[in-house]
Amino acid sequence: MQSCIASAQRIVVKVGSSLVTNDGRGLDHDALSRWAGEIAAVRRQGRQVVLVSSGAIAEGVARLGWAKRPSALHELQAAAAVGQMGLVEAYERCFKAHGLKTAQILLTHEDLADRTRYLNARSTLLTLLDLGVIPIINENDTVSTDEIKVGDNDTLGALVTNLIDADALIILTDQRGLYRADPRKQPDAEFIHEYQAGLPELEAMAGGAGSSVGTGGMYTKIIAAKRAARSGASTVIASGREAAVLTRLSEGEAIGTQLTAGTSRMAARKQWLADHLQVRGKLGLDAGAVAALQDKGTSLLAIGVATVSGEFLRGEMVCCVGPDGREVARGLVNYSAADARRIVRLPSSQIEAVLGFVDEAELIHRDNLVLL
Ligand SMILES: Nc1ncnc2c1ncn2[C@@H]1O[C@H](COP(=O)(O)OP(=O)(O)O)[C@@H](O)[C@H]1O
Ligand SMILES: N[C@@H](CCC(=O)OP(=O)(O)O)C(=O)O
Repeated sequence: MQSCIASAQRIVVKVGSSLVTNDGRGLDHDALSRWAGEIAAVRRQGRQVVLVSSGAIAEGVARLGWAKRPSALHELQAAAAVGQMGLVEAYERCFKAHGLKTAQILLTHEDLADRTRYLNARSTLLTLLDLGVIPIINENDTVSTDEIKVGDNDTLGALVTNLIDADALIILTDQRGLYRADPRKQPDAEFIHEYQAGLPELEAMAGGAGSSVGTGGMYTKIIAAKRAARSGASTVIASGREAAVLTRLSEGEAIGTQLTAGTSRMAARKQWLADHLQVRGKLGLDAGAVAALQDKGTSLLAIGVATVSGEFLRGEMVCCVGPDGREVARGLVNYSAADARRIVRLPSSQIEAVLGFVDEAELIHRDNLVLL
């Protein structure tokens, strides 16, 4: 079996607290610099990598000199604020050694649930990737209360995978991968090399909570793989302590457990767009725009749109009809109905002069567009 990472162009790598902080003893600088070096090599191949790193709370606890992880929310949040400083400072230094810039992104559940903020987070991340920057993501623990928390970074990694349409999610942890039972309790448990993501029996294999340092355990990794598969991404769970783990995976070596997505990325995205969103408005396209969408697979530009009907906000779903009134596509629109009405028929270069700002050059980006 060849690892799915071999052909992945856009990869999300998630590293857990126990790895990042050496089981709570403080940041493992050697490990961080090893992963940074491997990620830099993957980048040099023209591939894009986003890092989701846990460890803020564990590192904060270590920096504050506390004997154990507190249970009070305000103390956890204080520890996260202290520890996050150490995390990003260490990552910046490690990536700088390979000539790479880093960016800190702290997300909350709301950033991914709200359509407008979802699109903003998406375009910021894609812009950073285009600029060759390595985004370092964590949950914004200091403002995330229990009710609005993503809760664990396995889930956050999967949400980011969905958000940026990544091809694959790599979850690095302190075990070789998934066993049929928790190897801490059953040392002879059978190792799983490959399985289809989302199958219910996987959930039974993963025990409950993880280590005293991390939060998720194997269960959240299994659920993360199921979620990642919804946008067509496969997940690999592997040990971050395995020598050259990222390099070897990117060369196709089958290490760890691969949880393979059943559907392709494009099919999954189309299904998601088709299933989940209500159509809020309609764009009337000219014949040239219809041809560009259908024949060349381009994004929809304002210049090819003649009419706008309905009331919609940025990030909502609109349908696109041709001059004969037939629906040709659906997609998430980058401008509200009011703004769209002011920029239709105009070249993208004039959007700023008319609106005073530019959200995106396209009215609908091709990644957010489904042809019918
Ligand atoms: N079926 C299983 N296979 C492997 N590990 C399991 C399984 N069930 C539970 N675990 C536990 O999950 C732990 C990893 O989760 P966690 O401590 O949250 O790591 P991380 O900080 O990397 O997210 C392992 O150390 C292991 O004890
Ligand atoms: N945002 C938290 C991460 C919590 C978490 O999910 O940890 P883990 O299960 O080790 O990946 C932190 O940085 O401490």
